Amino acid sequence: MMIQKVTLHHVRIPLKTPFANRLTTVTDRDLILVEAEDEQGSVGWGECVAFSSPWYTEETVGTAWHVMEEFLIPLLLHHRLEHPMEVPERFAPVRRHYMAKAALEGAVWDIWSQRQGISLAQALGGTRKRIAAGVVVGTGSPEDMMATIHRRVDEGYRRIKVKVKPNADVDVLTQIRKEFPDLPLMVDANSAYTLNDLEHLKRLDSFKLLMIEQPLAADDIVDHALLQRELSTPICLDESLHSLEDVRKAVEMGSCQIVNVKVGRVGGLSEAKRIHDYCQARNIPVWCGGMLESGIGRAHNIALASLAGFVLPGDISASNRYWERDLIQPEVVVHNGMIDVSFDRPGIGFAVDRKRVEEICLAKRTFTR
Ligand SMILES: O=C(O)CCC(=O)c1ccccc1C(=O)O
Ligand SMILES: [Mg+2]
Repeated sequence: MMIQKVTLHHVRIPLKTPFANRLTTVTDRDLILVEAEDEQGSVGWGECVAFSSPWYTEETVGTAWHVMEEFLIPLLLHHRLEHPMEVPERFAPVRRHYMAKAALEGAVWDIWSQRQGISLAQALGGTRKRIAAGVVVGTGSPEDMMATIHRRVDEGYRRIKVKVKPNADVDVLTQIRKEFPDLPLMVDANSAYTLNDLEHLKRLDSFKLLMIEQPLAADDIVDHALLQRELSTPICLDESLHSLEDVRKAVEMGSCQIVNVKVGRVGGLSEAKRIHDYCQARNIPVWCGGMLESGIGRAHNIALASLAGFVLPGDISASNRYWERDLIQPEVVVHNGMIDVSFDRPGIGFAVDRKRVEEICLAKRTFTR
């Protein structure tokens, strides 16, 4: 397989309702879509999940476009590849820039699975025919958060994650447990706490949480190990993990008991699969994180979450959770709390709605050499 053409589409999609967390509020989702073509004319799609500002990690739409254009696309074009797992080696001369790398690698995985005549899920080694859907409730007033949780439970979601921060945690959790004593529930702090909050964090142990995601600093695995020894609730790391090596070190130190796998944060599906394999062999539960993806990124996430080690519901929700109209057909739907994995069609298994992509496109550029 040889990639001969890459087109980047910078698109902006309005969210149905703003997504708020402690660091930012996203009202319009800027994304870079990657459309790659091989020497046989097969077309594959990837999605760069960087945001327009660097609140989650240091990458942005601007840095990702720059690094893809100047460095990554030239490394990819006109090089023979036997398998998408070779892409990380080709990108090795570029440090970090995980989301930029993941977007290009995702398009290569799509093309490669099409050429094999198999679904992306099968190409990755997935076996689950359907996956459990989970949903995230952003920060807001306790009343708004409760109303949203009621709605999501009625929609059938199997697990609810709420964003928390100091002074916006215990009260809302108390209310949730009053109304939903047995709901599979977890919290995500996006690094809102420090070890100075230790006594406060211990109070979260009483809410029967599945886990607490990234309570401490975004680059930390040392303090998380200290914290985990003091909590009975499992810690799950998100921002701290960018590679299998990061995961190995965190596991060996006891910094987390559960791993959030985000394709963009770890540099692509190949690394995500390696992390899955490592954790599966050690009975460490993993789940697939979300980045407010369009249907294209969502399709990649669904394929990944079909791997057997993804034993917990991820942040994978229906297209209509965020979008009035998605970029793929058919849209992703949740039935009885589950999402079907596409095994019958080659590649990502969804058609990209090119007309819609054109409508919301802010900038587009094609690279051939
Ligand atoms: O519903 C989703 O796509 C996930 C929402 C979410 O929690 C999130 C969204 C954007 C960036 C980081 C995170 C996170 O998991 O921390
Ligand atoms: Mg998170």
